[in-house]
Amino acid sequence: MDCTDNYCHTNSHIMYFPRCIPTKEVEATIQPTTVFCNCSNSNCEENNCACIQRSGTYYSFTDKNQLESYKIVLTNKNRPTYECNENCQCVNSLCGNKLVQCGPRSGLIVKICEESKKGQGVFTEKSISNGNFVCEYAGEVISEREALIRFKINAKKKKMNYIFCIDEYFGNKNIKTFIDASAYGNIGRYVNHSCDPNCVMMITRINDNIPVLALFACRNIAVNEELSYDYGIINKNEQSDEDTSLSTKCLCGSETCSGFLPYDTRII
Ligand SMILES: C[S@@+](CC[C@H](N)C(=O)[O-])C[C@H]1O[C@@H](n2cnc3c(N)ncnc32)[C@H](O)[C@@H]1O
Repeated sequence: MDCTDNYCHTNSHIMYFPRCIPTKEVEATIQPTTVFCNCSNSNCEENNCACIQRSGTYYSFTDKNQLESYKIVLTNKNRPTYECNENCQCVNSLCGNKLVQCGPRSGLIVKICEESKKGQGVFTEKSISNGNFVCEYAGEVISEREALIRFKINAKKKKMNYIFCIDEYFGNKNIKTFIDASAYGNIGRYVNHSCDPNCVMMITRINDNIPVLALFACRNIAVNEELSYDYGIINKNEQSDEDTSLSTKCLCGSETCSGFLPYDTRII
């Protein structure tokens, strides 16, 4: 399926990439998915589709061809979403199990957050329902070594942070994936943190083992609301003096605000 993404960046130093792009170092580690479905009628449902059967979620919808009507339903919180992929029989059609790969929803706008000094943020011109897909967090997929170097440089220069770490466990094995949207990315790079967010980041797998970060609404969102998600869990008690110097004051304005932006201690 082609991804429809008509958004662009206003800053010419940032390249618009609708999808994640791996560095050469990461590219060498990519493994294509080996699971695919044989749903020849392009009607993928839990009782017939191998992808949905191994997925921790499924999509409910009122109209299969109206992606904005899709809502994610969680069935197993320990598993990611497995969308149908390029090896599936249903490859060129909307089958009911393709959503994130089709691109962001319409009506999203990027603008300066007037009420606080968070820089730009993503707002919606259309209401969004709980469970609706918003957009992917696209960027460069970089190695842990590269993430460490970039994070330290950014912190030193007091630059905004666009490096996201995904921590996954497969049995005892821990795999970390780092996505940096500093220079390459889509509209997802502008979504700010909130301690009381209206969206949640979910892990999706499509054509290979690289996790795709997909933002979904976790409550109904009104027209003109700013979109947000929780960047992580902060544990202030464990912060050293050095860590505190890297902390950014959180300006989410929620009653439950923890005071500082969560940052990933794994990349400090
Ligand atoms: C992924 S970017 C989000 C988009 C960014 N605001 C922009 O203008 O491009 C993350 C950065 O935005 C700022 N930010 C995001 N949420 C914030 C919050 N709740 N309070 C203060 N700054 C925030 C921080 O500088 C953070 O490093």
